[in-house]
Amino acid sequence: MSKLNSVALLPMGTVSDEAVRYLFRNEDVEFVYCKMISDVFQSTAKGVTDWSVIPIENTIDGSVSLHMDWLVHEVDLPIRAEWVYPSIQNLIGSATELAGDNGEWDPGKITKVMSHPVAMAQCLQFIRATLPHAELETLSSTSEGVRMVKNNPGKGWAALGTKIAASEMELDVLKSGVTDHDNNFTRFLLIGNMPYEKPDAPLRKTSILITLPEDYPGALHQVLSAFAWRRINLSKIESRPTKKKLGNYYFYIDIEYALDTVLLPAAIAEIEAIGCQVRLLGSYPSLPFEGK
Ligand SMILES: O=C(O)C(=O)Cc1ccccc1
Repeated sequence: MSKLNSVALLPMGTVSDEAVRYLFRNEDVEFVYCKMISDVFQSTAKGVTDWSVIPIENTIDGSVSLHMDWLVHEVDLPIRAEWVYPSIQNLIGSATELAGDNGEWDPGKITKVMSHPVAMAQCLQFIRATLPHAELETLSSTSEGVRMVKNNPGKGWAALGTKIAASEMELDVLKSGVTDHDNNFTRFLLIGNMPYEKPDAPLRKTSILITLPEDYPGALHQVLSAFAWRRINLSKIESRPTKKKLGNYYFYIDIEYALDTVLLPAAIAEIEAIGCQVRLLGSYPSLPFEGK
């Protein structure tokens, strides 16, 4: 019997867990749950798992900088696939503990709300309007917040997390769908040395990092023009610190073409010819969300 492929991800009941179950809905894969995102990256970097799943960007909060930086600076694992998954957060706690005089949960009884920083950012308007007095604490994942609530009864704590986490920890969904915007998706990356092929994916993307040789007028313009005149569409460009010197940046670029598309190698060669360093992060299928 052949060995199952394995994938490292944040704990059971997280948004990542929901997203991974969705990606592998027709495949048999072993899930290896890790407490912190650094453990997720290291699991695959050390060869314990074949792939890691990384939430990388969110409709509301933008790129998850910590995860981008790990991808670029701490590991050298190619991107194998990307997909988007809706993140729906719920306010979770003990309805009995938080009940007011009318028997309903009473917002005034909530002293602290815990969650992952991305989930917190997604629900900030709800928190400001409904729980302005509550202390906020960010944790390594949404399900860690739910676990903290479960393990600390009587303190008036609540968490923002998934319905799966609420039911696993036998807590109540006090209010469902508390995310501020309906159209709230998170983009996930599958990374690792093990190939992951989806030949019928409707779109392939390529991600690269570009470091400019020095800061001179028009440097970035030159880079972008190599794509522009070839009519190569970019879906993202973001600058991040190189961590070597204050004010030095690299550019992270997502391109809506596979690396073997005729014009792309020529564009990259042109960028290298003007003295830029180009690092390939991966060329991979971009998988659409087809509904649950
Ligand atoms: O903590 C989780 O549930 C995660 O998977 C990280 C995360 C949190 C919020 C939105 C997307 C991903």
